[in-house]
Amino acid sequence: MASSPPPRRRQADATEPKSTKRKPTPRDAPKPKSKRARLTVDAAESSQVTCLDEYRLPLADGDAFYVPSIVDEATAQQWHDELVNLDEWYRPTLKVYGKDVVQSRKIAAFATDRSLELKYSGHPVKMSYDYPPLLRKIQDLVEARTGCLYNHVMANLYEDGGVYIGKHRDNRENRVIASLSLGQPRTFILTHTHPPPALSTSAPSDVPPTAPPHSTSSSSSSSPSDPTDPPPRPPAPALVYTHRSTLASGSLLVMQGAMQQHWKHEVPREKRACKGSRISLTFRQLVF
Ligand SMILES: O=C(O)CCC(=O)C(=O)O
Ligand SMILES: [Fe+2]
Repeated sequence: MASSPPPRRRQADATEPKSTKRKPTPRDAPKPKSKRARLTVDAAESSQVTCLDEYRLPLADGDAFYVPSIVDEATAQQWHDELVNLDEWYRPTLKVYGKDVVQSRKIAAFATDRSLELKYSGHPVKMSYDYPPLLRKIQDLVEARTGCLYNHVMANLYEDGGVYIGKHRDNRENRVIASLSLGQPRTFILTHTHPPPALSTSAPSDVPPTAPPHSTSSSSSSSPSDPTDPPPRPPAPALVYTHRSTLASGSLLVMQGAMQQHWKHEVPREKRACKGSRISLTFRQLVF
């Protein structure tokens, strides 16, 4: 469970799984309650993404990657158009200040592990344990591309720019979240929860999704270099405390490590700019 205190105000559309539990199974019954994490994906697999370093975002205290295209746009749109017809989509009813609020964003949830249950904002997620063939195929691709296995996928359907997900963080039990975007591009904003005081009031700035290109210009004022010297290392990109980008159709965004501790994320409302539909498939490696 996340140890951070709950935010004072909850957004009705924030996905913030608060309790992730396993159903008790007969195998577990005699065991005392254990606080140890249990990996329901294959424990032999790497539990963090290590192969996407060239796509790393320059975030302070954050481990996140943005791959602009893991699948071409035509295929991404085809997948969107097929998945939008899934029977599993529904609008959860959340408890907000004791009142029932119907979330504007539809979700569809799948898990590879039949004992995996999830609840957020008082809502027990309707989990499906049988993957549609296309979703299984996409998960295979995301697993191959990231070198990690996932035991849960939460699909989000943003039918138009009026549907959004408010600023939130996901439960830390989500050790890796790999989010594939399909359909209309949408803005994605990352905000550090404890920026240095001088920066805390500044608005999110647009920064390139990957490290800036290395400078190729040579400096005439520097002392002549020894031809046997190794080439100078490019300067490390400056680390940022806010990051705003556009998630393209076919792109993959990965968050892991301490991202859910130090950063919040959101897909803001864009009623005018975005008329079409987007699906995000958030593949999750849940460890609890
Ligand atoms: O749609 C997205 O890209 C983000 C979804 C998200 O933050 C979530 O499902 O927790
Ligand atoms: Fe999230």
